[in-house]
Amino acid sequence: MQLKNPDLLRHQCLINGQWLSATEGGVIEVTNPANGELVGVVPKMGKAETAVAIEGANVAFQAWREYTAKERGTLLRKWFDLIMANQADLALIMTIEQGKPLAESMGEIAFAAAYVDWFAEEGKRVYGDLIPATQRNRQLVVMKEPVGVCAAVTPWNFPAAMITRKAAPALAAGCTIVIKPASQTPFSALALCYLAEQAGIPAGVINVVTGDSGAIGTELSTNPTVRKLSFTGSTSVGIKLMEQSASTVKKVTMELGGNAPFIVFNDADLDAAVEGAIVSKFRNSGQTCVCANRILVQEGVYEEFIKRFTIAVNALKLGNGMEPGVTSGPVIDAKAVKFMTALVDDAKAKGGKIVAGGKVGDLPGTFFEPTLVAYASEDMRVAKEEIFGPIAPVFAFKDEADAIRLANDTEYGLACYLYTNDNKRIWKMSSKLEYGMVGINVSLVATEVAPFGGMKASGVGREGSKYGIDDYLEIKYLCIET
Ligand SMILES: NC(=O)C1=CN([C@@H]2O[C@H](COP(=O)(O)OP(=O)(O)OC[C@H]3O[C@@H](n4cnc5c(N)ncnc54)[C@H](OP(=O)(O)O)[C@@H]3O)[C@@H](O)[C@H]2O)C=CC1
Ligand SMILES: O=C(O)[C@H](O)CS(=O)(=O)O
Repeated sequence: MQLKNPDLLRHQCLINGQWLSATEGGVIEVTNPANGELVGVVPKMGKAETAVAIEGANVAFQAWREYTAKERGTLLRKWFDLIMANQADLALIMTIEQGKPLAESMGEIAFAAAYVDWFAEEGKRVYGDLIPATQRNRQLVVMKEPVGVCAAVTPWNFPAAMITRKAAPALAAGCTIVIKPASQTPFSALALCYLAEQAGIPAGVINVVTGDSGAIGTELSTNPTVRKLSFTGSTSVGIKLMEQSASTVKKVTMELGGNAPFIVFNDADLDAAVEGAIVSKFRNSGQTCVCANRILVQEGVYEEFIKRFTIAVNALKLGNGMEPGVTSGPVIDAKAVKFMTALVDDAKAKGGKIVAGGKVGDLPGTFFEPTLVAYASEDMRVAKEEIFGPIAPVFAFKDEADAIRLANDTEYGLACYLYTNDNKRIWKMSSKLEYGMVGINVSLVATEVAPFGGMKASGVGREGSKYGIDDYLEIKYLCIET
């Protein structure tokens, strides 16, 4: 890997300001999903190293909380500046360990940095209250204080943004953090924390532990010193972490699975809907929690939509994300390829028509072709399961009531998309759609200034926006005799 700044590629974990190997010397291998080549190894740490990191974060918290919000903001902005100055190298690391096209990696690094920039400022707007007393000789004061040591467990699909979306509000609030990145994409997290250290963020404030996710996760979720746990990943793991966190009554933020409906009415701008469906469905080869998982098209435009969408899907270029012009990289591993094949086989067996793609990619890595399933039906696995890959099932619906019924027929409630130009319908549908985020003639909704998150099996809490720092704060009420 030819980096301008080779120091960014870290093979040890940052704990209490020291770069350490696993106590017992174990390592986990990281491979490039585009070709199966070894990228490098990181420490296989466990409970013991995690406990050391938590204790160190607690010691660092005592001093970090005494920094003013402005002082913390200045350091966060230096971190932002270093991330952007190293954007090309960080994007290269991401594409090689995760597979997404380089242009998407460049975009994710900027997106990740935007959270640092946003919370560098938000920390300075953590206000309290002075409440008019109900009794004479009383002052009622509300203060907000950092919760303390935080933990973050993050997924492989956004190896940088999911780190800063948690670390930035934590640090801005005056908390410290221990991060457990996905084992398939640890180098992005390690590089970001190296830059945090270079920015002058004190030892122990931000820590990364790689290795045995079960052992590390159990320590993070049951150690009483940890007061807040933020998780992004599957609903099943999220539930497990919530259960484990309950024993010490931690605050939790859970950004979990999704099953986004992408609804296209007869009156929609069809070219805009096709373009939006391509972006929402095939970004990161469909490996995002907010990807269009079910495309619902009203009967009047169904055939025309299929015709135009087929052309657009066939125009996608599958390949190594390092190659110019590649729009679709590999899926994360062989297990994902096997899952895609099973979903396509199930759809075909139940009457679906594969009008684009449908096969394992004829390339050395773990590739699956961008796929379009026409005439999809509710009994198919693609209607109920989170695809988390490059398969676009297109369902037909009759009217608004049918669209709402289909759209809400899932245990998830993260993101959904609505393409129509009828204003009355926009407000009526938006109020009935059971989702935390609604894109209206828009297919990319995530931004650092807006609350990201969902309901039902998609999790609890919001990240980003003015709301994103609240879960890193405790409210303290002072009742003072005057
Ligand atoms: N709502 C959202 O914003 C997002 C949701 N997701 C969801 O995550 C899923 C795909 O991502 P994926 O990474 O496979 O999800 P996983 O839940 O398998 O993994 C997420 C993280 O949890 C860790 N982990 C796994 N098992 C445990 C455990 N027992 N205790 C503690 N940590 C554990 C993993 O570590 P390791 O890598 O070592 O296994 C990884 O760091 C999809 O369902 C997707 O929808 C993904 C991204 C965003
Ligand atoms: O993890 C994800 O899937 C991301 O949160 C999606 S987004 O924020 O990049 O839209």
